[in-house]
Amino acid sequence: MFMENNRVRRDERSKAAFEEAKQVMPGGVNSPVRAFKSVGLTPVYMERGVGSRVFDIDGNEFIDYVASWGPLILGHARPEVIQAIQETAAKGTSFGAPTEIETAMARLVCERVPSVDIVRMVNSGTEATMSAIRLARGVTKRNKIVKFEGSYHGHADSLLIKAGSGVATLGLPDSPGVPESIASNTITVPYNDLDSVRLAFDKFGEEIACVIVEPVAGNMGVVPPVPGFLEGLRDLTTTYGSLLIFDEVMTGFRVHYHCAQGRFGITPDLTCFGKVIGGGLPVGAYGGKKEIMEQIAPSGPIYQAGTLSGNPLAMIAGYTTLSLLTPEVYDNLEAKGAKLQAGIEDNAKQLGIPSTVNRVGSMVCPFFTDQSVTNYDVAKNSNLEHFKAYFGHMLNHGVSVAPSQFEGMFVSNAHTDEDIELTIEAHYQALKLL
Ligand SMILES: Cc1ncc(COP(=O)(O)O)c(C=O)c1O
Ligand SMILES: N[C@H](C=O)CCC(=O)O
Repeated sequence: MFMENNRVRRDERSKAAFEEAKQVMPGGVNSPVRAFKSVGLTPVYMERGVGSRVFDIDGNEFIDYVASWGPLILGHARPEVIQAIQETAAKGTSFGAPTEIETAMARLVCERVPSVDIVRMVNSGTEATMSAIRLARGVTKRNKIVKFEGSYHGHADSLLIKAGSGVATLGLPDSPGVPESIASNTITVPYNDLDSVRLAFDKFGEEIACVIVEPVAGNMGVVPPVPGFLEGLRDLTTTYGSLLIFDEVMTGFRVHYHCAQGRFGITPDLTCFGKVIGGGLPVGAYGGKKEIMEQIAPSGPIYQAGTLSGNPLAMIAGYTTLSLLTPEVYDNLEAKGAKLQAGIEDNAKQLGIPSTVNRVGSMVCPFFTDQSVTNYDVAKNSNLEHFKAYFGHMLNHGVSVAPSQFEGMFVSNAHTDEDIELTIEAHYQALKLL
């Protein structure tokens, strides 16, 4: 049990649940960051969520900014989404045969994202990026890829090099199990550093199949692209006949009605999606120019398949979510994100705590440093001990943020002005305790 400023957070049941889980799952979890290892606490076991709030098994209530790591842009258990899932489930959960909802979903994605002529649904962001890389290698007949330090594109072998998110959180070196022969084809360069990308192309240009980039880096905290960076990537890849892949698993339909590429006005060759397009169910997708995408089986020779791909429940959850995401929703997300950013910047200033708050739309990330955070090196040199303490204090003040400095806060359309104000107050109290 914790008590801060007369607030009490119980954690007995979460502790017991975690002990039991550790007996049957590696580290007690099915994905590493949620084990709370780097913040030295017991994970909070959730029971239910509604709108902006989540409730744990000990009876605590939190304003939630994890949003299932981004997908829940409309908040938890949005009634229209739940109803659509229930109605679809009643007719059967999976057929392994085409259904009309897959086409409706694909059409919606193609309409909203002009660079996407056709799209293939998969089951996770990892599958999307892995498949897009295979496609890029297949069409260019080249093996090398360029990725950025501290970026995370899922856990496919060739992308687990100098990765962000949980790999950064746990301070792991490149993962054992990735053969050197695969790792040697991945070139990593600092995010926002066009000169390093240029050098890579000078040296290996004719061998580079693609550059894969998070158009807003969201797995080293939140790091926006500096002006000219994405444009430079577009120019370099075009010059050298490589493909530009935007990994919009996090930013897709999160930072703009037309995704990050719409926000920044850059047209990639391929785009990867996940998170929001699943409406809280497991989905990924990759899409792009027709002539490239048609190289995928069965229209082309590059193989990729999935037993549950295009699953009707996931499709209807995604379709309903995207249908509810009007331009006005993005205006609201922008305003709420800005309000949160201004409030927490002000808190840090008042309390004299070094802080830089990065934000793109509804992705917000406070770093404990007064340096401008433009890449992973700066992010990882922020005060991680402060983050650790701040994280626990936020929980004890009723606010759930991701248990890592290398993840952002996701504002949802369900967050009210009052939620944001309560969050700013909790942040003030948390900073005061540092
Ligand atoms: C930018 C980005 N790409 C890819 C992935 C992998 O997605 P998934 O966890 O659904 O496999 C993630 C998140 O995990 C991500 O944030
Ligand atoms: N940062 C990751 C995805 O965006 C977090 C998801 C996970 O690792 O469980």
